[in-house]
Amino acid sequence: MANQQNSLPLYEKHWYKHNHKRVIDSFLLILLLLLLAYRVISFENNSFLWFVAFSCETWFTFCWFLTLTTQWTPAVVKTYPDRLLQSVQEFPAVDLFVTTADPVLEPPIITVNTVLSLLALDYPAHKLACYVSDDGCSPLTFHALQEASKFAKFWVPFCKKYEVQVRAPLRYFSDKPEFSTPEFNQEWSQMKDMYDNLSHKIELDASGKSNSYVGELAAFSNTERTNHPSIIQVIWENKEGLEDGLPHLIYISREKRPQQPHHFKAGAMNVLTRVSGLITNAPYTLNVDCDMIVNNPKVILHALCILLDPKGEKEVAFVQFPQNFYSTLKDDPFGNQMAILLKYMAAGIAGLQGPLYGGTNCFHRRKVLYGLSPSNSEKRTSTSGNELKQKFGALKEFVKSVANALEGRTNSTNDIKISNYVDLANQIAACGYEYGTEWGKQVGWKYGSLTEDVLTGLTIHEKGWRSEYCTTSPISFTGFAPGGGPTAMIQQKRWATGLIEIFFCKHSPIIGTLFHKLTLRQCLAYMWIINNWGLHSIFEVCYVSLLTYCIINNSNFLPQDQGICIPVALVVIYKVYTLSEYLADGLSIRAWWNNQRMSRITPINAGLCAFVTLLLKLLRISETVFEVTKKELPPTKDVGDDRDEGKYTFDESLVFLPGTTILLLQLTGMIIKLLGLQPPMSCQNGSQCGLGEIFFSVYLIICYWPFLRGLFETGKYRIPLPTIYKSVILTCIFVHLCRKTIVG
Ligand SMILES: O=c1ccn([C@@H]2O[C@H](COP(=O)(O)OP(=O)(O)O[C@H]3O[C@H](CO)[C@@H](O)[C@H](O)[C@H]3O)[C@@H](O)[C@H]2O)c(=O)[nH]1
Ligand SMILES: [Mn+2]
Repeated sequence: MANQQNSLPLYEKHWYKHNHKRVIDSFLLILLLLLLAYRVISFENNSFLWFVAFSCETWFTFCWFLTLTTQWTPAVVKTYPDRLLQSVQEFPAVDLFVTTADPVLEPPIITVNTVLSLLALDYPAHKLACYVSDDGCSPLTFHALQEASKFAKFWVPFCKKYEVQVRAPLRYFSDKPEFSTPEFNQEWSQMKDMYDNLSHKIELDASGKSNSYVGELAAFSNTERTNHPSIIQVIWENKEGLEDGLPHLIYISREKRPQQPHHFKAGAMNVLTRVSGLITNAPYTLNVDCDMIVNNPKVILHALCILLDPKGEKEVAFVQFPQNFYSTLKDDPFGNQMAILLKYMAAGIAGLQGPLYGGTNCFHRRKVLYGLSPSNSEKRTSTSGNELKQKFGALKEFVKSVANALEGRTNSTNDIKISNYVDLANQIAACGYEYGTEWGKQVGWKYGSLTEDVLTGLTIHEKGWRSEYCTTSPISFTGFAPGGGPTAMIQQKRWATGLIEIFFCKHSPIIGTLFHKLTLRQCLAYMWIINNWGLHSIFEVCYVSLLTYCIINNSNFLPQDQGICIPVALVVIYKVYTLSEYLADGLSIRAWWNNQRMSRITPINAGLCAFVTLLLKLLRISETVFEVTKKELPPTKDVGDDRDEGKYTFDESLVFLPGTTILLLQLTGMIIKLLGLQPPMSCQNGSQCGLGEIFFSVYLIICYWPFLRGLFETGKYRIPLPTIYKSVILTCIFVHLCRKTIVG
C-alpha cells in the first residue's frame, strides 16, 4: 500500500474560475428573472395563456439556475502515477468487470476487444482478474472469449514490448504502423494475421456455420436466453501467479428464470460483485460496458493515485473517468458526442461532491459497494456473522469474504485456486440467492431505476462519500456513440425514464439533502441531470404548444411592447455565447448548430415517451425494460466518405411521434397564417399574433429539418406512414381544440 511517510500527495485537485462564464451565466439568469417580473406586472386574470407561459418560464428559470450553480466552481484533478510507483511496495488487487447482454446487438468481437484491452493493462497481471458477465447466455460470446484468450498470449506481450497505446486490436490495426525496425514490422504483420484469423473465426461462429455444443460449450445446450441455470467457466487461470503473465479470465452467465425479475444491468453487476468477492475479493473494482475499450494502459495507476492517497482513502468512494467516443462523425451531426457538455458540466460537478457514477469507466471501493459509510469505514466496526448473512445472503464462504473486505483484509493472490470456487460461484449466481437479502437495496447496485448507475452513485453520495473525476492524457477509455435515429432515441428514452424514476423514488436527491449527507449543490447538480434528460420535456412541449395555439388563434403570449427585448436579448446572447464556446474549443459552427438543433429534438421526443412509459408502469399496464443499445463496428477507413452517415434515420417506434407531431403543428400554424385563416382578433386579450411567435415557430421548423426531410424521403430515412397518420390525427385534434376555445 501507499507509503504514507512520503509527503508528496498522489493527486491534487485545483478549483478554477471561469470569470467571463460566471458573468454571462448570471446575466442570462437576470434576464430570465426580468421576463418573470414582466409576466407578473402584466398579470391577466383568468388567462390560461398567461398561466401556462408563466409556469413554463418559471421552470426554465429554475433550470438555468441549476445550470449556473452546477458550473460555478469547476475543478480538475491531477494524478501523479510516478509518485505512486515510488511509494507503493505492493500493489493492491483490482477486479475488472465487463457486461454484455446480447450477441446480436453487441457483437462478440466488440466485447473481445474490450477484454483484450483490459488483459493488456500496465499492471502486475497476478493482481488482476477479468470477469465477463453475459446476460445473453451466448455460446458465441463464450467461444469468442476462449479464442481471444489464446490470442492474448501473443497480443499482451507484444503490446507491452512495444508500449502500444491502444490495446484493442480492432482499433490498433485500423491505423498503419509508423515505420520502425524490421523486427517490429515482422511482428506487427504476424499479430495482424493472427487477429484477422481470430475475427474470421468469430464471424464464422456468428454465421452459424461451425456450431456444435461439445466440450465446454456443452453447458449451453438446451438453454434459452431467459431460462437457464448459471454457467460459470474459468477461461484462463494465471495458476503460477506470474506477474507478467495473463490475468485470470472468467465467464459468468447468471441464472435466469422467466418468472424471476433479473434487474437488467444492476442485477448483472451484483452477480459480478459476488462472484469476484468469493474468488479474488480485490479491494477495488473497475467496471466497463462491453464497448468501452481502454485507451490509456496506465489507467489503474491513475485511479489508485486517488484511491490510495491518504485523503482520498478516507473520503473518496469512486473514481469516474470520462466517456469519450471513437470513430465519431465529423461535426457531430446527431449531437451525441457531448464534447462541450463534458467539458463544462463534468468539471463543474467534479468541483462539488464529485462526478455522478456513469455506469462505465469507474473504479469503486468494494467496501463502499457493500454499503459502508465514511464514518463506519474509519471506525472499522465489525458486524456480526448473522447480520452479514441476513444482508449478503447465506453462503458462508461468501459472508467470510465480505467480512474480510469490510475490515480491509485481502486475500493473498498466490493462494487462490479459482477452479475450486466454481461450484460455490454457481450458487451465488443463482436467481434465488438475493431473495430476502439487501442486494439491490442497501448493498451493491441499486434496483428500481433504468439508470441504475446514477441511482447507485447517488446513494453513495447520500452516505457522505465524495467521488473524483479523473481525466488523463491520452484519454482513458473510448466507446461507441450511437448514431442518430432509433438507437439514440431509445437510449435517451431509457435515460429519461430512469432519471424520472429516481426523482420520484425514496432516494430522490431532495430527500438525500434533507435527511442524508448529500450536499445542497450536489443535489442541484443531480436535479440538473434529471431535469435536462427527463422533466424538461413536459415544459418544453407545453411551451411549443402555446406557440402553435397562438398562431392558429391569432393571439400571443410573448411580450408585445418593449418587453419583447427581453426574450430577444436572451436568445441572442445565449446563442452567441454557446457558439463562442464551441469555437474556443476548436469545434466548427456546424457542430454547434447540430448540437443546438438536436437539443430541441432528442430530449423532447425521448422525454415525452419516458413519461408515457412511466405512466403505463404506474397504471400497471407495462413494466419498464432496459433496451440494450445496438453497437456497430466502426467503419473501416477505406470504405470512403459515406455521404449518408450523418443523415437521420427513423423506424416504426412511437418515439418519433412527438417530434413528427410538433413539426406538423408548426407547419399547420404557418399554413393557417399564410392563407389568412386566422380569426380576425383574439378574444383573449384583444391583440394579434406577433412576430415573436412566428419567428420561434420558423426556428423550430428549421430545427426539425431532419423530420421535415423524413416526410419525403425513402427507406430508413423516411418517417413511416403509420407514425405520420397518427401525427396528423393528433394535429387535427389540437387544431380543433384551439378553434373550440375561440368559439367558446
Ligand atoms: O440486461 C442487461 C442490459 C444491459 N447490460 C449491459 O449494460 C451495459 C450498458 O448498456 P448499453 O445498452 O450500452 O446502454 P448505454 O445507454 O450505452 O449505457 C449507459 O447508460 C446505462 C444506464 O442506462 C449505464 O448502465 C451504462 O453503463 C452507460 O454507459 C452494456 O454493457 C450491456 O451489455 C447488461 O449486462 N444486462
Ligand atoms: Mn453503451
